[in-house]
Amino acid sequence: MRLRFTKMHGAGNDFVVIDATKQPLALTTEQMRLLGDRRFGVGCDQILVIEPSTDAGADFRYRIFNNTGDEVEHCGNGSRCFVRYVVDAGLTDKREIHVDTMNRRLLLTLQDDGRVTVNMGAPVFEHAALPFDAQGLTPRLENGFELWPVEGAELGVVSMGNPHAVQRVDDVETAPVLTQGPAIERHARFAKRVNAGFMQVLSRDRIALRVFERDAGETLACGTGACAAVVVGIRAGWLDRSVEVQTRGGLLRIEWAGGNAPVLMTGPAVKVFDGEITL
Ligand SMILES: N[C@@H](CCC[C@H](N)C(=O)O)C(=O)O
Repeated sequence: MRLRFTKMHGAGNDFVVIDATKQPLALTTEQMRLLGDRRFGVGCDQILVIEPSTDAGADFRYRIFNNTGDEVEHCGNGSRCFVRYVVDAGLTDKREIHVDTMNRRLLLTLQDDGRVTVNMGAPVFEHAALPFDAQGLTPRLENGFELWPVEGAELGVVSMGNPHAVQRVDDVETAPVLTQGPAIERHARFAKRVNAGFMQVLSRDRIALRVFERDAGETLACGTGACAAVVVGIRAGWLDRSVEVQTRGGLLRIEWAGGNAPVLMTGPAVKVFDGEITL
């Protein structure tokens, strides 16, 4: 089978984007893994499959797979690339686009400067949403927000549609992202595993962030991880409402007014090349 794809990235978090709007596409886990493989295939952190909407209120639907072939709920940087793709491919002439993901409807806006703003929906703190098993643990309260002792860290846990556990560190460059990250990702208290964030607070409106992602390992940026970190930082009283997030791959702007307000994420979305692969 010959498959056309587009390679894209959002702040260095990279994607293979597949247009399945005209004909349905079902790839096996092995085919997904080959697309994700940086040596034997194309190479990416996640694979995005764009499909027609199945609901009148949405313009498109899209599915996200980690490079292991596992389907996941949400991807912040991927959602920005999705918008850039559908506009550049002429699949829509709208600049405000509604898309359905596995568990959320997102509103995305292509800005005049080429960046994309995503209304990510509200964060969910109920443990069942991740899920997170806190049984037997006593949290430390920071500004009334619970930080949970797991794996030698103090974790703020939140779902942005997908699960996140965020800790504050003194220096993100020396933080144990590659050792503690995998241990948190696979910790038994997170039954569906978790994305592990390491956040250094630089000021009340600036953080540096590294994320050890579920399945994909450390990526150069994680959009939902940036939202989760800022939300945890705001709830813990460390951050103001609008925060610049420095990742290893670029800058994201995250805004959250608290409560049930949606989290807004603004950042880049870049096409790298078009390609074709035989699977
Ligand atoms: N890179 C993404 C998140 C992709 C999914 C994640 N690895 C998970 O398993 O939940 C982002 O930009 O949000």
